[in-house]
Amino acid sequence: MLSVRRLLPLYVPFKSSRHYFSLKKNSMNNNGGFGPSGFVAPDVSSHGSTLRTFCTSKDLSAEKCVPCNRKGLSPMTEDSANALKPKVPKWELLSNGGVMKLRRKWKVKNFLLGLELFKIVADLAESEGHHPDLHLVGWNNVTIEIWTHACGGLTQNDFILAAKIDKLPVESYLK
Ligand SMILES: C[C@H](O)[C@H](O)[C@H]1CNC2=NC(N)=NC(=O)C2=N1
Repeated sequence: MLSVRRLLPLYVPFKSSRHYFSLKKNSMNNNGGFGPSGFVAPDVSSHGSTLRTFCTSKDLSAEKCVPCNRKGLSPMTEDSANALKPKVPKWELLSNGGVMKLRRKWKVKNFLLGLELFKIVADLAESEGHHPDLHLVGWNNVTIEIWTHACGGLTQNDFILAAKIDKLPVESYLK
């Protein structure tokens, strides 16, 4: 008589079964999300059965931006953007001509330190392959806006870049 144990599949650790749904590492889905550390989960929101991904890691700055040259990439919904917004509390969500963006402002001590701030943000952006819009107005007012140009709206890349910018050592540049 075959024992029950022989019939049972080998124990599959919860983690690996959970990652059974995971997207190929670092791939972005078409709705501006991706699952480098999350997984594809049924969307229980009002959007019906479309699948969406979400970033399960607490600290977005530990994530990595992914190339956003995927065909058919569309911006995330306002609901998704509002759900991610608490992860980047120093940034504001705005819609400019229907294009959702993240925006944060700093007042720097002088013009050259404004350019210094731009330089370290630029180095970060280059390393992530995802770039912000940089503004330096009235010599000491820095504004950074982040959005995904490839789809005309927000993707998780934008939230990751914002979280990483918040970790940069710029205190000494500020008024
Ligand atoms: C392939 C690579 O993802 C693209 O060239 C990147 C470069 N940096 C970018 N930055 C931003 N903000 N949006 C983009 O669509 C974008 N595209």
